[in-house]
Amino acid sequence: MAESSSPLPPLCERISHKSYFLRAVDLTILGLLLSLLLYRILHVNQKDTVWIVAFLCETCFTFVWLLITNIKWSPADYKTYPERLDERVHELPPVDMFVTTADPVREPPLIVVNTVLSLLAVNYPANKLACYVSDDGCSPLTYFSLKEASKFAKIWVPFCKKYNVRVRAPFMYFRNSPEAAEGSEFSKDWEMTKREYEKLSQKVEDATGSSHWLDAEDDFEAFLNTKSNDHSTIVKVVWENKGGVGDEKEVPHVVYISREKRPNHFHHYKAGAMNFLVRVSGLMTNAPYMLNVDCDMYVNEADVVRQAMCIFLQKSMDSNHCAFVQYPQDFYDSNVGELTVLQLYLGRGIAGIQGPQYAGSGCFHTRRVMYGLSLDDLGDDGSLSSIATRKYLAEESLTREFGNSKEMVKSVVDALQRKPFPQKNLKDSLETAQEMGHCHYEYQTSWGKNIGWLYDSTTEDVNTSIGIHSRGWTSSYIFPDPPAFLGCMPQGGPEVMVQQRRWATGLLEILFNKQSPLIGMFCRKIRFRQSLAYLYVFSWGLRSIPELFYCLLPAYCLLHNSALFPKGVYLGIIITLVGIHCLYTLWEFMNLGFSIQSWYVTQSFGRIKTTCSWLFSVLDVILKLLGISKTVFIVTKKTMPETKSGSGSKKSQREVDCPNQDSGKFEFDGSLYFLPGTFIVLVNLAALAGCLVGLQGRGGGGSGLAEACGCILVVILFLPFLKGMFEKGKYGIPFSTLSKAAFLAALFVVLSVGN
Ligand SMILES: O=c1ccn([C@@H]2O[C@H](COP(=O)(O)OP(=O)(O)O[C@H]3O[C@H](CO)[C@@H](O)[C@H](O)[C@H]3O)[C@@H](O)[C@H]2O)c(=O)[nH]1
Repeated sequence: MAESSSPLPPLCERISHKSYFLRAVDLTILGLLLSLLLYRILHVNQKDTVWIVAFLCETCFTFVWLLITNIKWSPADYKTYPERLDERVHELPPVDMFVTTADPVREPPLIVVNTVLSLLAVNYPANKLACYVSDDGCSPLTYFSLKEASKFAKIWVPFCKKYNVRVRAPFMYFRNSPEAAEGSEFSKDWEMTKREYEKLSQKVEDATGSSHWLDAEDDFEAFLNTKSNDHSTIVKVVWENKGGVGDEKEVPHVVYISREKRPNHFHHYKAGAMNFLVRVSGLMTNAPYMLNVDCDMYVNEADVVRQAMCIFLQKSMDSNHCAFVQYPQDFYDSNVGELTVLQLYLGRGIAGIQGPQYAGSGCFHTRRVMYGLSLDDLGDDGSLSSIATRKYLAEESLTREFGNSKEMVKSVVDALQRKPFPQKNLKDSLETAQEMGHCHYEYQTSWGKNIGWLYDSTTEDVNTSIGIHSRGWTSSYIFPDPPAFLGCMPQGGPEVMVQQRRWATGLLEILFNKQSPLIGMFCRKIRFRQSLAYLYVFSWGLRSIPELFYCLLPAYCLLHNSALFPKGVYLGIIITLVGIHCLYTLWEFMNLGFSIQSWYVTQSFGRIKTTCSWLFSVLDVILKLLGISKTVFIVTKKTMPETKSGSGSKKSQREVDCPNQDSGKFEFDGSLYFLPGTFIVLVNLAALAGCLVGLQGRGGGGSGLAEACGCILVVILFLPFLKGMFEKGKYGIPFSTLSKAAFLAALFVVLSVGN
């Protein structure tokens, strides 16, 4: 469905994915949930605590389903036509590309280097691009690797462009053998480029763990005697594109930055790093668009920048300005399709309301929007309205908001007025850039409050995103096949538990801060349905409470001998509900090429992460609100991709690029994350065993087959824990966790039977 008013063929089209059938399924599930609630209300017995707890849990589930139905009601995304760009646009706009890294051990520099190389090689004029790498780890190894990578880039980028290589991250590209006759020009170039990449990898590997090169070169002086949390600002121009002739002009600028850190100064994690990136790039290149990727998210589709520009440029021609363009986050070597499915159904759903949320990576932002502009500040032609000009361009207020640097203020004025940025020597800005990385630069300015990436939450992405939508902006979503960016995702185990807890904590923090949709729903420029969509995401952590209760209720009822579910024909409500929900979610998975196994792993992991990881986010936020603790950002461990397994010929490019291995193998350690899951399994097993041997309390309500089936279902969902009880090593649940869970389960059994 094309929505462009332009007479020429559009650069992009909005595609609506509305389906009346799926709406009917969503409404049927909602109807069944409401009937269950009604049944509970009509059959409530005041003494029946179980009935009331079940009612409260089901009310939460119904509310969540209402939010999901709202999100999925009108899904939409964009199809772009990058091949029309050259004919329609005289000069492509510049783009500044940002990569963040924070820890050379958890984020190996070779991964960072591959991401950077993939960005440098995108299909876009090199003189319009600049790549800025922020290193919160202040690692000489990362800097060394970047320097080496920029040398290799002079071979890699021309090679990619000459042969129109699709995947422009060498570690992925060289997983396959060349499809050309031996001895051909391509084959020779391929061999040579691969050899050079192997040399680069070897140099980075040799440098890891040894620091002899640190003293050998003056260039590393700035890193001497530094700690990742205690050092001055470092800004280095790794490579400057000065045009000229030959292959060198094909490589965009590369700049390394590491902002000042001091032990007692809170640095706001990734959001702080992003804001420094915005400032330095503002001084050096001041591109109107900024791409942000995490250090492991390499470009998997060479046209990615051109695709995003199709949207921005078409929308500004149509006076329908867009704040950011988000690509989905896809993952290589991932074993669960959860995020892909979430992004396709929920992501596209939100995209059809006011626009997708900013997901932290794979996103193009407009610089002016990040400088705090509201949609109302623009006239139809995209220039600032006269009121906005007065509001924004007074030098005194700009200094207050953006910090005390004349050069920065000038670059902000240029960006707000969309003035072309004069080509200049990058090194001329080094001194000012250093100053702007100072710990106190942001003191009493608006950085992190309403300018740049917003602070107040460890999920700075969603926090920033709601800030932008609240100012009336829309955003756009592209869901290309092949995926535009690919990164790595921790597999089931402690690493993913930490990540999920951080996400849920950050999201819950936003629910209680000034960006909360609960406050802004009716008074800001955010659309009502968009607020509800945000509410769904922010309440992840809170959902852990009803889910935990609901995993324990069947066991309690079986042991206590009381009824959890309706009896007789009304039991049909529950059976139909579970049946339709299973078939619906299974269809969603299989429709995307995922297997039944992947669907099961996702359902199981869904329950595990909610009850074992999100549960702790509630505690984190309570402690933070009470001022007892601070939330922390533990960087997720990144791993290099595995060597390629065979790829089926009939698969879509998405399936080939992100093979799902369906292993579903779960890793454990002695952390508290695994206590709730082990406890849940033990309790449900004990209830089933108790029922078999006739150990039941005096509930009198009569538990039966339905409650026993409930216990079996919970055990099936927590199967990784059951298996973990019999495994050894990293796949086994440690004895300490088992014994604590067994003690709690015994207590639960005694209380349930004796009650
Ligand atoms: O103090 C910090 C901490 C992190 N990072 C970088 O932030 C990015 C995201 O961190 P990561 O540990 O990879 O988090 P993930 O959970 O994998 O990432 C998702 O979730 C984050 C919010 O929790 C978002 O910031 C990310 O963009 C999003 O991809 C990485 O490039 C890090 O190097 C910093 O630059 N400084």
